[in-house]
Amino acid sequence: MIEAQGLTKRYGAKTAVDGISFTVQPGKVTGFLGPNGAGKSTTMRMIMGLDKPSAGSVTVNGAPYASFRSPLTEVGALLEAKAVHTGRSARNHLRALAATHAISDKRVDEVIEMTGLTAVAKRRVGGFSLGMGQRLGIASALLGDPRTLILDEPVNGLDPEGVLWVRNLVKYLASEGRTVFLSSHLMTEMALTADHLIVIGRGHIIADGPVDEIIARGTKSTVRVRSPHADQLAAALVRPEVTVTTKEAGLLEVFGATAEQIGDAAAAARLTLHELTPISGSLEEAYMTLTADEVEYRSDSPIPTTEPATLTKTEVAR
Ligand SMILES: Nc1ncnc2c1ncn2[C@@H]1O[C@H](COP(=O)(O)OP(=O)(O)OP(=O)(O)O)[C@@H](O)[C@H]1O
Repeated sequence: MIEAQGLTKRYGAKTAVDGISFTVQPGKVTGFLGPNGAGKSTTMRMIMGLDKPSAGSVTVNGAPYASFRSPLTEVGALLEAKAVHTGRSARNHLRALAATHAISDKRVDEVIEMTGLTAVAKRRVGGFSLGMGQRLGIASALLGDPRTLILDEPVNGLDPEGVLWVRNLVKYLASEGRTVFLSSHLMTEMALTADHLIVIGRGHIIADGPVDEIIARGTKSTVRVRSPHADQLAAALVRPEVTVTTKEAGLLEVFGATAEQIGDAAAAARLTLHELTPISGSLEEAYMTLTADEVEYRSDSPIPTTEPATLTKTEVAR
């Protein structure tokens, strides 16, 4: 468990983290989201005792990080882009780390295997690709078999197989009752991986809740209905809170009523349905809504959201 109380970090006049309080529960994957510069890495560094809070406090498994006599066995961390530039092999790098905590060579070999590094374990870490470096970082985090894991952008640089592997690994670690706290800018991946989300913007918490709740709160859920009697069905659904839009002949989009309510209304009016599909919004949409006012670094140039216009024959000839 990770518990933060009024956690604050100021760098001169800049308040990077502004009095945040939150709890990361064991047995779940908790995602940490926020725009660039929101304060995620600073928060993670304070949890790991690498940055001293200007005010407030944070504990891991009930105690401040600095109080651990054997930190690797309490909390494992992969922190942002901390490439290990070393002439040591991956195995020797892990053995050196293990030696500081009296962790056995057997455990080193176990984490090498778990992270898919067996084939490159004897290779010099300095020559590792970004993805291999991430795997080594995860191996280091797992080394002490800790109850809590903190992973900053763990899928950064990983190929699709690696991304899937991290997803399954963190879910498995959480299912074992561990606390897993991870950040990522990849919304689709986060929606597939996390159970719970903490969203931060400009050093403040802007949402803290189960993924489904955050998606439901930040998006508009609709129901797609196909019926040969679409007009009659639309009439049967008239209520002040329900909005029905005709997308094309026989196809309705209904907002403000559940699929069950629409199905019941259709049955009561003896109208045939050919499709009844609840459409929920995406985490990306919810995130964009939540953080709309919190983005510190925004690109000013408009980016076309549709396909670029096709060149005319005259333009091509020029
Ligand atoms: N050592 C430092 N000195 C001064 N300002 C800092 C320092 N570290 C971070 N900051 C500032 O604090 C704010 C929070 O930074 P932080 O790296 O925690 O954000 P983040 O959410 O991790 O961003 P990203 O998604 O880009 O990694 C930023 O405005 C950043 O410029």
